[in-house]
Amino acid sequence: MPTSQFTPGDKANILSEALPYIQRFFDKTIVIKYGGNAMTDDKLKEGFARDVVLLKLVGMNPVIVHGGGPQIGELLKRVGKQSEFIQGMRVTDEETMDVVEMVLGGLVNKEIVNLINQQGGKAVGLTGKDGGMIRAKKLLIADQDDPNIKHDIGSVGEVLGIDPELVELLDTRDFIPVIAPVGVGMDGESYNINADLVAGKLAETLRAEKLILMTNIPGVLDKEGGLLTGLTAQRVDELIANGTIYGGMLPKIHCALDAVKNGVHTAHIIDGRVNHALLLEVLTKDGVGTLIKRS
Ligand SMILES: Nc1ncnc2c1ncn2[C@@H]1O[C@H](COP(=O)(O)OP(=O)(O)O)[C@@H](O)[C@H]1O
Ligand SMILES: CC(=O)N[C@@H](CCC(=O)OP(=O)(O)O)C(=O)O
Repeated sequence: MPTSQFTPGDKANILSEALPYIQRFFDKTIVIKYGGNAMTDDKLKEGFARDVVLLKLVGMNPVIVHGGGPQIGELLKRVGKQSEFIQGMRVTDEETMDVVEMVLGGLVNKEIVNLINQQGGKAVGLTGKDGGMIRAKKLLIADQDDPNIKHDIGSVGEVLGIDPELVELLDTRDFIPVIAPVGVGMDGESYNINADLVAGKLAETLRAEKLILMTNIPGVLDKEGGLLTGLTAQRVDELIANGTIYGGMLPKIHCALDAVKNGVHTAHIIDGRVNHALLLEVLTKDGVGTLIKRS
């Protein structure tokens, strides 16, 4: 809606509504996962960057973890390689890992850093290899029919641990960390890690107030396609068991649940296609997606 349709009183009320949220979340860490599918439109990307800068300037500590699945897929296609996924994870051979590091650590990471800096923020791009921040090991995927069978899908990692020192150091000088989900193994090898998993573990490690997962769907939907605005662990179990939650939503919901069980206050799955979704979620009473709470 164009702002001219609001009276000055409406505008003042909207701005004033943010005060209790600014007070509540002042000096709190908010881990935001910016999914590759939410990074499509230039206007939305600019809106996202403005929101991040605004949250920082009103005293919160936004930490960005980004994805880039579609962008990796595009470059792989250009070099004549097909993308293959098993249970939502990209099969990652050596050549694919090179492309993953190039796209996540290079193109996508620097694009987001640049967008935030263009809006007046001080963003710094990192991968999990910087400062040995994200330690990882090979993820073996349990077979869906026989969990005793494990599939090796190459350089796909799971998080062993995250060293928060670098992020904390950046925070002392008001930099905004922008982190690519690439981890480092015992022997210095690179691992491709699902960005939701990195965001969840980072939120736990930083004892974040909020974990916000931005995707390209309104939130978690029920069987009829209606938005589920609030979910608890028990309800999630039911929705997985009856097949309502599947595919790419599974790692998202699992890491959101793990995060809230391990000290993160709330987790949110929100629609990155809504302009200023982040501001609406953090600074207004009208959330824009699904809130996941412990109980
Ligand atoms: N119950 C559900 N509600 C919403 N989306 C669901 C649900 N179950 C499965 N999905 C799927 O999960 C997708 C989101 O995961 P994904 O595509 O991996 O997102 P991203 O690329 O942002 O990480 C949705 O587009 C949808 O196809
Ligand atoms: C192991 C694995 O699948 N890694 C992901 C990492 C990027 C990601 O998670 O990006 P989105 O959040 O945009 O999907 C991949 O290769 O696509």
